[in-house]
Amino acid sequence: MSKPKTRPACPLIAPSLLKCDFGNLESEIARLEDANARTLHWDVMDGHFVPNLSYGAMVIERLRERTELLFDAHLMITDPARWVDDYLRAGCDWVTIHIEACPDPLPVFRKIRDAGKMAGIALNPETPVKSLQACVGECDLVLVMSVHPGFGGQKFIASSTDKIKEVRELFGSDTLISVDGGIGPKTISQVSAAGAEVFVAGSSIFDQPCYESAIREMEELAAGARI
Ligand SMILES: O=C(CO)[C@@H](O)[C@H](O)COP(=O)(O)O
Ligand SMILES: [Fe+2]
Repeated sequence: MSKPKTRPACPLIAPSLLKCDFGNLESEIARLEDANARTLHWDVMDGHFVPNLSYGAMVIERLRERTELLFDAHLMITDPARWVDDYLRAGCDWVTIHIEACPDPLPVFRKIRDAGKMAGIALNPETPVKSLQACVGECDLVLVMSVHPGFGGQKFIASSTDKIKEVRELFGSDTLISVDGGIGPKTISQVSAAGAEVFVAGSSIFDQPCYESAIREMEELAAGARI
């Protein structure tokens, strides 16, 4: 396998575009740039793996032309091995697939890493950490879902904090841990203290009038709670 890309500076807040104004994607991205966001989290949903539809590679590709921000693609789709090339071609920097959708993810990781991008594996709240055993050392990021995937604006599932600790123990310090769902000022400190470094946040940014202060507040809380 080729070497994965360098890690970003952490803590990193990753705004989830699922919660932005889809009618004004370009201006939402410009607002996030002005708010000092460094990454965009793209929630790709196929209406099959999850009971919701969002956008796909064609939309992401067109927005790739409009910003230099890091693209973090979260593929909530069935059979990601079939589609991963599209997301690499679209210019995604991190491509995360779900273990529930891809029981043998190693060939997919290889493809992502060979393209010079970061490979991620996500797990749903009910999926045990031990199901990721074969991924240790083979991927760059583990995304712990702290809500059931499919929708923004859900309540953080408290048991996710212990799950993050378990992921950290299994993967060691080289693998980035991202947490996704219900993250905001009330929950970010505990997941940061548990070992998470990337914090996906939808409602807690897009429901606020000032994206910059929402991002800054969470960054400061996460940094203050770091292990
Ligand atoms: O992947 C998902 C949902 O499936 C997330 O990325 C959510 O979109 C995060 O939204 P909030 O819970 O922060 O509102
Ligand atoms: Fe997500």
